[in-house]
Amino acid sequence: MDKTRLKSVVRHRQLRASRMRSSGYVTRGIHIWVSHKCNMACLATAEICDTNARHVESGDLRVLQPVFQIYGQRRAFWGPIVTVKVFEDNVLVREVLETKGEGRVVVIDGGGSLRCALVGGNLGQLAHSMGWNGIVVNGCIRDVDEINGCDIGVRALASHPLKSNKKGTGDKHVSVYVAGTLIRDGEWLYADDDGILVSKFDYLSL
Ligand SMILES: O=C([O-])CC(=O)C(=O)O
Ligand SMILES: [Mg+2]
Repeated sequence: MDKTRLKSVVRHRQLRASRMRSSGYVTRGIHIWVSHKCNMACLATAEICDTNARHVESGDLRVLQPVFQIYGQRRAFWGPIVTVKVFEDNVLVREVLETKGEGRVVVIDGGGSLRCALVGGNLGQLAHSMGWNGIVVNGCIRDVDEINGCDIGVRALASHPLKSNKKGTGDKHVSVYVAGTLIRDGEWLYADDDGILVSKFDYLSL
């Protein structure tokens, strides 16, 4: 099947899936469906792992250690990664979220600090309004009720009521090491109720 035909078949399946809100469609061997729970197309990280076992073996597809809590309206999300590396300071996080998200996911390596929050309700709303799909924090968030009302996916180690420093130290677009996994800016992240994957490859777009 040529690429244009394949695209039209997938588009047709997407439309049918959103009409039926049940059966979904298959792209590159991965089943995508529209879920009432996350109110958007969902993916199965387990299926991505099964279908791409060779990438798991080679290290191109990596599974983050299961250390994250689930927040936000979207239980499943994916997109290209933008990395931010900070420590108990969220100025650079805001700077990134003020830019157009275009369906990307921010990975914030906060060094695993459990001493203050790097993201709260305001940044959650900002992320949604700028078109980010999700935020993964190796650190804490706050304003949990507000974040749970935002139509984005959020993963963090825990919640903490204290705000962070506002000095502006840290780095953007650097490789980070989070939950036992190397994560590079520009790689792809896939998250659902089972866990979080990072890959060199985009498995879901055509
Ligand atoms: O201001 C902060 O540091 C985090 C916060 O509470 C918010 O984003 O609402
Ligand atoms: Mg707040």
